[in-house]
Amino acid sequence: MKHFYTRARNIQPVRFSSTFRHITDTLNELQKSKANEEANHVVKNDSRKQHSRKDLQKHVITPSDLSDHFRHSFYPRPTRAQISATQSIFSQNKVSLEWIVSSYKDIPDIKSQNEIHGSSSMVNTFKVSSSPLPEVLFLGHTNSGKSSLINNLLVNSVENKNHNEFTEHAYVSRRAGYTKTLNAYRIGNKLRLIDTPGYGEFGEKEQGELVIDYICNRKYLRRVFVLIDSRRGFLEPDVNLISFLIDQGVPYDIIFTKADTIVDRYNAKKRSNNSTAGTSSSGKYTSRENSALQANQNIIKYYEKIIGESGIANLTTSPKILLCNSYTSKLVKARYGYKEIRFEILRSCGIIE
Ligand SMILES: Nc1nc2c(ncn2[C@@H]2O[C@H](COP(=O)(O)OP(=O)(O)OP(=O)(O)O)[C@@H](O)[C@H]2O)c(=O)[nH]1
Ligand SMILES: [Mg+2]
Repeated sequence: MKHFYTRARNIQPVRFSSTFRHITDTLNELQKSKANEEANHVVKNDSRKQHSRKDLQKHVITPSDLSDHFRHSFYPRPTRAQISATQSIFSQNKVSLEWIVSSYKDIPDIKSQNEIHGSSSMVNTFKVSSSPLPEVLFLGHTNSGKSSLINNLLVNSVENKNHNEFTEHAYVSRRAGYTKTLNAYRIGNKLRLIDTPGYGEFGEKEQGELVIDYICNRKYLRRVFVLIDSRRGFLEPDVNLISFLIDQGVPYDIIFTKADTIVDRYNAKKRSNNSTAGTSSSGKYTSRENSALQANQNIIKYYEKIIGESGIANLTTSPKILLCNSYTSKLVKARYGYKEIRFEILRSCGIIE
């Protein structure tokens, strides 16, 4: 049994051990200096942006800004045309919950294939071969926000548009360990998004076996998205899971969920430290502007710290790092990050270039 599906309590943040770094020291150093150069470049651009007084007053850093900040130079930002093509694929195709299984062999095409092998029916063979679609899998610790993310990805479906309201396809709960099965959401004739049971605290052994079976055997699997709760950072089971994916040669990206909570946290801190707004003595910035700038810098530092300490940036597999928020708050007024995540999903399935 793989060690990320456990009931362990009090799991602590960890970093990738050197045994998991499939990389030489030289390459490591090269990547680091490149990353530093990029970080400096972004900070410079960022501060240039923030030197506009008007911007600074208004601008609360968003999860999309953060995705841009941590964007690796290998992965250019999607163009407007790519985003618009992505959005129309998600909005023009009907979404349905196609299957729910608690055992890998119960996935409909696997089941009927097994039945065919047991009989000589040619009719079933046709049925099975007509339904293959690329699939992407969402993995993460229990309560990391997998089901919420899927709901937000599906929000622009035809069905939602017609009803002009947010249809929640996946069940979400404050209780960790809520999703107990593999749930496949089909988007037209294009692809499937697969929700999974979480691992770590309150994860179950049987659910772990189900997910591992799927990862090791599913030929339609195109990419895994590993969700990390922004408040908790990388935990031991996350690191074990990523090492497992690397060993299996399964491509994966990282999504930090609940980014709204970090934006709120640092802005609240700054406000309470700096509650008297007015013009600064230099006359350049008001204390309110300074506090906005400080909060934004602290948010970036927070993510730099958890990414840096995890050692993930040193892995040769260079996963993309994306951020999102499935819920809005007073400061984070919209749901950010979904267009970019949808684009990465379609690109990994070969649906868009
Ligand atoms: N503030 C905030 N809360 C979130 C966000 N995403 C999820 N949550 C909350 O986190 C809790 C867990 O969300 P789920 O989507 O059920 O998480 P899950 O990973 O599917 O959990 P399991 O099925 O138990 O593994 C719920 O209370 C959600 O409301 C987010 O972006 N921001
Ligand atoms: Mg869930």
